[in-house]
Amino acid sequence: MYDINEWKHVFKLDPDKEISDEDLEKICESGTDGIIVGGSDNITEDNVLNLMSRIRRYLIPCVLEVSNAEAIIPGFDLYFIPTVLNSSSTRWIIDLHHEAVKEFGEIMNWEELIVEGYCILNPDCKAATLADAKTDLSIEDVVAYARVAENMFHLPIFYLEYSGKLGDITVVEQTKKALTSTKLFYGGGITSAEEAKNFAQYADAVVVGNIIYTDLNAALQTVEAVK
Ligand SMILES: CC(C)=CCC/C(C)=C/CC/C(C)=C/CC/C(C)=C/CC/C(C)=C/CC/C(C)=C/CC/C(C)=C/COP(=O)(O)OP(=O)(O)O
Ligand SMILES: O=P(O)(O)OC[C@@H](O)CO
Ligand SMILES: [Mg+2]
Repeated sequence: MYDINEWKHVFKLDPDKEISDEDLEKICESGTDGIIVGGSDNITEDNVLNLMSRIRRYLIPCVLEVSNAEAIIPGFDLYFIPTVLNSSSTRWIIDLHHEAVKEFGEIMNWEELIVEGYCILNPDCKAATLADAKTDLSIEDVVAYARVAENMFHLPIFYLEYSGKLGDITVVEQTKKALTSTKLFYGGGITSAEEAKNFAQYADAVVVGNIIYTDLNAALQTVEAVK
């Protein structure tokens, strides 16, 4: 399924982390809607290529979430491009994008690109520090970012990112109410089927990452819980 508008569940695999062939097969054949390859630390052409070619043994849609312009390689079905709407620095909102398009603009297939309006809400996660995110936000602030994403920037995805920590379900609920066409992705701290189901009540798609590496069975159970 390449229509991300239909996605309900996604696994995010980190090129900087080890996963056995056996575990990777379980993830790719779990019934999830897609695999996002992405992370914030030590993302290189080599480890992205290695993980992509291993995922490519399966039929599952495979997306590169670009966090580093040096590690963009051809061969993915889609490229998710984060723009951190609540960053204090234009670098993570537009500057890196401008630089990358200046370099790759001539050879880009724009149809493969999907821009994600990120709102990073866990102050302790690496992405928050890296992108200098303003995380001390009220629900009204978050909802306003969602409205900007949909009604002003027409972004296909608004991503509530709590990486490493379970988020505030009320924030997710209120954000969903403010969106009509932009899809709401929720990611952060999901470690069980119950948590996945809870967040999937409001998020269009839930993203499950770290638990893959610490409790694979719990990760696998999140798929059925939301589908
Ligand atoms: C040759 C070829 C195939 C060309 C294709 C053309 C193409 C796709 C060009 C790209 C053009 C483009 C506009 C690129 C953007 C470049 C770029 C570097 C943008 C900045 C991205 C950004 C804002 C990054 C900030 C950090 C962030 C939001 C990362 C997202 C991923 C994330 C949050 C991962 C979680 O990390 P993790 O390591 O799991 O963290 P924990 O430790 O907390 O678990
Ligand atoms: O790794 P976790 O905490 O599951 O978060 C998933 C994803 O949103 C990270 O970018
Ligand atoms: Mg992670």
